[in-house]
Amino acid sequence: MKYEVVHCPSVLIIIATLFFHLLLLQPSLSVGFKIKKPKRILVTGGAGFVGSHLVDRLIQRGDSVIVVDNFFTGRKENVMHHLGNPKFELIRHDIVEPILLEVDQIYHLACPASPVHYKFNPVKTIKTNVVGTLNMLGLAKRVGARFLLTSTSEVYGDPLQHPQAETYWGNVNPIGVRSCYDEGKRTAETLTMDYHRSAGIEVRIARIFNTHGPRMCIDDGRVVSNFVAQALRKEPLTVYGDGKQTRSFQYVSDLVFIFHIIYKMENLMECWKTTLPYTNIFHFVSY
Ligand SMILES: O=c1ccn([C@@H]2O[C@H](COP(=O)(O)OP(=O)(O)O[C@H]3OC[C@@H](O)[C@H](O)[C@H]3O)[C@@H](O)[C@H]2O)c(=O)[nH]1
Repeated sequence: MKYEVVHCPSVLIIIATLFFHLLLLQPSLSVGFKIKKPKRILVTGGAGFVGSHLVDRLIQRGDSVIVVDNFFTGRKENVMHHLGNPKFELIRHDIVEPILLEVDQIYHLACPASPVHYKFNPVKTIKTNVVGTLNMLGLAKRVGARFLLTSTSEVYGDPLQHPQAETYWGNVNPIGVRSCYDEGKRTAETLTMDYHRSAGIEVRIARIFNTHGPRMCIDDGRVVSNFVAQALRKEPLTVYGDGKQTRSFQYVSDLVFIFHIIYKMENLMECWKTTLPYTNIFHFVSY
């Protein structure tokens, strides 16, 4: 049998190549540095107020982002600064219709969140939450992507427990004017957990509380933007009801940071609140 003599430099190259492959397969073996593969991430509702801040963070991290938005409440201007970036794609699409994309991760945010907007077309709101979420879960199943559903504090309805623990099931009126959103998000949570249990999809659920920050529309209708707009116009602040109703407020960048933590967490708890301490609306006015 004939043996070939392997020259020393070739041996080094083979060893280096094997070591490199080992690192790719076992990133935990790498000492002092990590080889991180950039991810392809779908953000539904990524041109919206919260979605666009999430997109900024993902792009900054070096990932590729595909935004799917129907521009009902989202605006192109919110993501304009990423146009031309090869790692960014913007698709005008309504998630009520299925869409086929190759992605590694899905952040599902598409749905109007302000009471003024979600009550504008309540049937469309519930359809977005049910059919839209179903379509996105189907996509997650097909491509094997981890799926984060952005839910809402409104799943607790008119809560009888303060503050609400994640284990509290809520007190929701199924026939009220807010139920298109409350019940829509509750069904979206149900679908998410059923896909997890029956199809093994990795899921995370974030229950978002009242959020404010840059890119919020002046006509958003939520209390923070209303009060800011009224204060700028030197108008009196309109407090609905007796002002004793409580809310937990959070800044949008804090929320996006929490998304990141929830998405990364390895131990699956069913859902997370993204909240801070509560204040009542009268107290809030006095700030
Ligand atoms: O001008 C206003 C607006 C609102 N309010 C009151 O302020 C409180 C907060 O109302 P907002 O319209 O900001 O919205 P909500 O807190 O009810 O829901 C909001 O935050 C939670 C999210 O999950 C929801 O998606 C979002 O719409 C309510 O009690 C409302 O009656 C006023 O007193 N004046």
